[in-house]
This record gives sequence, structure tokens and C-alpha cells, in this order.
Amino acid sequence: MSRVVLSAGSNMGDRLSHLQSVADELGDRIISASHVYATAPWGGVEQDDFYNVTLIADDPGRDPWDWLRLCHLLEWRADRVRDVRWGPRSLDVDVIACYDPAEVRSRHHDLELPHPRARSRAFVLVPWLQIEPDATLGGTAVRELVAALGPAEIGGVGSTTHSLTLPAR
Ligand SMILES: Nc1ncnc2c1ncn2[C@@H]1O[C@H](COP(=O)(O)OP(=O)(O)OP(=O)(O)O)[C@@H](O)[C@H]1O
Ligand SMILES: Nc1nc2c(c(=O)[nH]1)N=C(CO)CN2
Repeated sequence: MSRVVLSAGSNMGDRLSHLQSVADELGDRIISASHVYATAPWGGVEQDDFYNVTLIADDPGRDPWDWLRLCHLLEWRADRVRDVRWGPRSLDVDVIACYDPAEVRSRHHDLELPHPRARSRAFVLVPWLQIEPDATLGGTAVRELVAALGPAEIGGVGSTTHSLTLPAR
């Protein structure tokens, strides 16, 4: 069993279809997907607003490195260009946490788990809380992590705008 929490974001091109491409690839491996939230850019770079979604998926045959490779494949397909750190992007897909069934820890530079900046990103945590109210990240309840964020961060996560189309169950 390998359960993963993925965060996807886009602020270039057709933002919704970039996020939809993640759901299309995951297909029936998706356990749940948050709504799509319009979010203010995090990280200090002046740029357009993002659309963000958090997804939980399960695939017994995939380990955390397989999930990372899948994220990179999806970014590559969306013609993602890596230039400005935390800058504009067609598609960014991050591995937030993996459970096997206990939460996997990794300090490898190419795969840090849990994702080291997720705990301060409302655009990851607020959608996650929507689909998994009892979630924990690195041993702390996601609900508590959200409560510890400042009003500016929380306020940056706007209304839900759309929902992804998921395979029929
Ligand atoms: N949990 C993780 N999820 C995704 N990438 C990770 C993770 N841990 C380490 N990385 C590495 O981070 C590198 C940079 O990833 P990326 O370009 O998506 O960063 P970013 O989105 O600009 O910033 P951030 O890492 O803060 O989200 C990648 O080479 C990837 O291997
Ligand atoms: N709101 C928001 N801000 C960001 C995002 C993102 O997905 N959403 N991704 C970033 C690169 O990791 C940098 N800043």
C-alpha cells in the first residue's frame, strides 16, 4: 500500500486543464480530490494568482520515488520551465506526504518527506483539510498547522472556483 498526498498548482496558460491533467493521469487511483481553489502567490514573487488542488491517491505498486517521477512527468508534459524559484509555472506537482502505511520520512535532497515547506503553505493545507479533516503531517494535525498560519496566508486562499472531473466509481 502506498498512499500519497499530492499538491498541484498552476498560474500559466489554461490553469484548470493543467490541473485536470493530473486527475486524468491518476484516474481511479484517486481516493479524493479537493475543490480547485484560487490562491494568491506564495513566496514573494510578483505573479498571477494560482489555481491549487490537493489530491490523495493510492497505488500499491508505487513507492515515493515513483510518485516523484510521476510528478515530474506531469510537469514535463505541461511544458513546465524551471527558471525563477517560486515563480510562474504551467504546472507544479509536489509530493506532500507518503504513507506506507506509516508516514514515510526522507531527507534526500531530491525527495524530502514530508515536503519541508508544506506546513507553511495554506494553498496545500486548506484544500487538504477539506478532503481529510483528520489528516496529520509530520506527526502534527493539519488542522493545527492551519490554525497556526497567519490571517494573510489563510486569506490568500480564496473561494473554490471549480472541481476536477474524476472517473466514475
Ligand atoms: N516532496 C517533494 N516533492 C516534490 N519535489 C521535491 C520534493 N522533495 C524534494 N524535491 C525536489 O525539489 C526540486 C525542485 O522542485 P520544484 O521545481 O517543483 O520546486 P518548487 O516548486 O520551485 O519549490 P518548492 O520545492 O518549494 O515547492 C526537484 O528537483 C525535486 O526533486
Ligand atoms: N498560491 C501559490 N503560490 C505558489 C505556488 C502554488 O502552487 N500556489 N507554488 C509555488 C512553487 O512551489 C510558489 N508559490
